Amino acid sequence: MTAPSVNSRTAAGGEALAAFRKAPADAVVALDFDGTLAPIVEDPTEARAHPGAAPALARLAPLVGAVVIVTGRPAALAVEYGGFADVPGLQVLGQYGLERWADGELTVPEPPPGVAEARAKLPAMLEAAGAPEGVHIEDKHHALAVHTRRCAEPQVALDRLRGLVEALAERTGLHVEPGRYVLELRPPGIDKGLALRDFLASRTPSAVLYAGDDLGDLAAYAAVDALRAEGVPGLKICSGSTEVTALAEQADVVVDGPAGVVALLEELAASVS
Ligand SMILES: O=P(O)(O)OC[C@H]1O[C@H](O[C@H]2O[C@H](CO)[C@@H](O)[C@H](O)[C@H]2O)[C@H](O)[C@@H](O)[C@@H]1O
Repeated sequence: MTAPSVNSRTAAGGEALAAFRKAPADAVVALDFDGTLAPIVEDPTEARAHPGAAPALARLAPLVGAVVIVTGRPAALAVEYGGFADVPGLQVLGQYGLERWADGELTVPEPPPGVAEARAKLPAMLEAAGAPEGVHIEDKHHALAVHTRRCAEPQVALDRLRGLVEALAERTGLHVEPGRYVLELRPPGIDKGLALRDFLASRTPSAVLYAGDDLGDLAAYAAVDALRAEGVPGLKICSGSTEVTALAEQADVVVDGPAGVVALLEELAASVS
């Protein structure tokens, strides 16, 4: 067995790592996709997992109770862009938990009517507001994401469009999910914390490890905190970036982007092989 080298900077995180190593077969490893397993790129359709991600997940999956990806992406897209179809037993909770992919089967509910209304109104609203060059809409069927990464000043553009997107969300009964140079209009009543809790409902995990990089992952961090309060060891891992610092402030372990996450997954697998 390789000596464990993942270290937590908090006592609670250290307890979770010890619980993971003691009973890996009952542990749950949950991960975000963009920014955590896949490096951030300008065009969302060109995002692909780090080349070491699928091999690391495939090595870890047979050793633990479950590996699950919790993402704002449509679940099938995360599987495709990740190259994850052959990771044994992998499950993907897509669109913040609305969709589930497991054993090659996809479960997708109908989007609420507000999404169609927002789809019809958003382009004209952006044009009328004089949205800066580079703003683009990603249509995820159940949600619409307004991206500003390609703008000359992405944060300025995002701040300028926030009020417009919030007003449209109010009119259409949708929720605004902010992220890395993106504002998403998505159905209310879901988030990554609820998705994670729902996934765990039928399990008694020895430990829950969650890795994320963006604001949408804070709900999953809160779920890990709640699990800890209930006596379930939990580890919060941050895929660090200069764009979002809120997760690093709360995390037990901070690594350097997707390459750091892949190295951590390899180390976890080695520590229980
Ligand atoms: O929950 P996640 O897996 O992290 O997905 C969140 C959103 O990620 C994507 O946008 C982000 O990644 C893009 C590609 O690297 C980047 O261009 C963009 O600036 C980032 O915000 C995705 O496009 C969204 O649909 C996801 O909801």
